[in-house]
Amino acid sequence: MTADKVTPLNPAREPNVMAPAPEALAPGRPVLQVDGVNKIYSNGTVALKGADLTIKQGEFVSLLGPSGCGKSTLLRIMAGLGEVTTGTVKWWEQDYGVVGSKGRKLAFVFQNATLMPWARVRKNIRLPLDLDHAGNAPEVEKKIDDALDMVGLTGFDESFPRELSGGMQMRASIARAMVTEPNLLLMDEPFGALDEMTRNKLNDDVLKLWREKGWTIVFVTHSVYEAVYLSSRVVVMAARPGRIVDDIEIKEPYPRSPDFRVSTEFAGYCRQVSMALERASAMGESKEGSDS
Ligand SMILES: Nc1ncnc2c1ncn2[C@@H]1O[C@H](COP(=O)(O)OP(=O)(O)OP(=O)(O)O)[C@@H](O)[C@H]1O
Repeated sequence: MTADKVTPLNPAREPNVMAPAPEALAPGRPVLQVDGVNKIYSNGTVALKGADLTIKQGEFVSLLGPSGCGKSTLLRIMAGLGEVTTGTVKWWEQDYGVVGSKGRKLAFVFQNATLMPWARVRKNIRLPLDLDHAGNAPEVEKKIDDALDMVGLTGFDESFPRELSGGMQMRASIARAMVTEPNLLLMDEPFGALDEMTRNKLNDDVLKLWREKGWTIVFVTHSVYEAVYLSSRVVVMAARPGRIVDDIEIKEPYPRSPDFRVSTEFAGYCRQVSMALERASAMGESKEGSDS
């Protein structure tokens, strides 16, 4: 896949329209509280064992770990797309029913762009609004125009997905999440299938939007470099059974620029996270990690 040539995601053109946060939505307050969560699939696979994790307003948290350690399972549970076997999850310190109310909206971005191939970009982006019976009033159309603008796809709204590069398709997928004006964004390895240049560019664009919009992001990745570059925290998981084994704070200030990728600090964090990942991978292979 080639690096896409469209203009960057552009949060600067859109003022931060979030209402002043009531106390429960203030920076540092818990957005997600996962407490003692076990997930056993019907075939007996222990996908999560004793997962405890609190994610606070404004954090950018990556979930990193070997294949099969339960990253996607945990993310889906956070999205309310999967049931826990035992344990509890709270959203904004309340039950799932609070999701969707003002200041407490969540959106999920999948690994593949998951666009409808037969529908033009604009139709794809408006899907969540159509599902919400939003109609096509001027303010609805403006939301779509704004989302297209922010992901740098203005002028591509009448294209079909097959006419876009992989990076542009992911941008469309992010725009589809943005029209819902989310506060919490759950991203399941969204850039894993893209070439490195496109991935780096989208990393920078998502970081800009995250800061501008005041989002909280949970981001699944297999890449140590991507996790360190983006995150304020990297949560490392091990497999068999899936569990959280490390939680590393990346204490580098934002905004982060491509200079950070070639800094000594970046190399140091990558080494630290790589070692944690190696330990986690070894746990999944040893009897210690066995569930029996
Ligand atoms: N619907 C399901 N039914 C049975 N087992 C499942 C199901 N979904 C996932 N699993 C199993 O649960 C474990 C965790 O899977 P999950 O997809 O959450 O891991 P992951 O860390 O996201 O993996 P990857 O990095 O490969 O995407 C794996 O052993 C997987 O095979």
